[in-house]
Amino acid sequence: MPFIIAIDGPAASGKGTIARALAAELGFHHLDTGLLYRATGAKGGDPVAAARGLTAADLARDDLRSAAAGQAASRIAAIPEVRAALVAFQHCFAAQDPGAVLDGRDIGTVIYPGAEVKLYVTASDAVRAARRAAELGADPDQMLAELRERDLRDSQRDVAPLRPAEDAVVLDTSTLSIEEAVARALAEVRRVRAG
Ligand SMILES: Nc1ncnc2c1ncn2[C@@H]1O[C@H](COP(=O)(O)OP(=O)(O)OP(=O)(O)O)[C@@H](O)[C@H]1O
Ligand SMILES: Nc1ccn([C@@H]2O[C@H](COP(=O)(O)O)[C@@H](O)[C@H]2O)c(=O)n1
Repeated sequence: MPFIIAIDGPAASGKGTIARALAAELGFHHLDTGLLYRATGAKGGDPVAAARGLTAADLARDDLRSAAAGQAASRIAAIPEVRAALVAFQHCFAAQDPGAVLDGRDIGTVIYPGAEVKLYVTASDAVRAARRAAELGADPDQMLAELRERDLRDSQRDVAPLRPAEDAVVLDTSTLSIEEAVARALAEVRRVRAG
């Protein structure tokens, strides 16, 4: 059975950075599930049909990391049929040996409630906005408003809202460097694997 690491958290908290590093260190597969929602939102038209017909080319678009793509993703992510259409892809991906790291909003609560390791990565709003502004070359105040709007929508939707799983380990990266955050996540994985 593949070993599943579920990482959830709000926008720009650093979950993708940690997920990639864990996968590289452990030799696991990594899926940024936000990309599925970003690609679906970016296709336009009927979002349910877009989610059902998602292709590798859709996921390879070079405009998916923008703030606009994040907002579009967050809107279509509230549609139950869109979420349902993306479940099988996530389950198939995670079925690969020796294990997989999936990061998103509902991995530990809905997609893999039985994941061996569950992390909820967070950071203060101001820190997240500053990091995202540096990444995109954007205005921090604008990023702060964008992240807050998206987090509110993600956490208040009826289906698979953003929230920590009851058994998730919360990792606040506000005052941690990338190396420190990855080291804490890796320590949790090693603790679980050691039994
Ligand atoms: N601990 C950290 N210290 C400093 N910068 C960080 C840290 N963690 C992540 N970053 C930087 O913050 C930005 C956002 O990180 P990342 O993309 O991992 O967040 P995310 O939670 O996956 O975001 P999203 O949900 O929008 O995909 C990136 O530029 C990343 O390099
Ligand atoms: N498991 C997930 C992952 C993402 N979303 C939605 O997609 C938006 C973009 O995600 P990023 O991780 O790339 O920022 C996000 O704001 C969510 O609305 C989701 O619902 N479930």
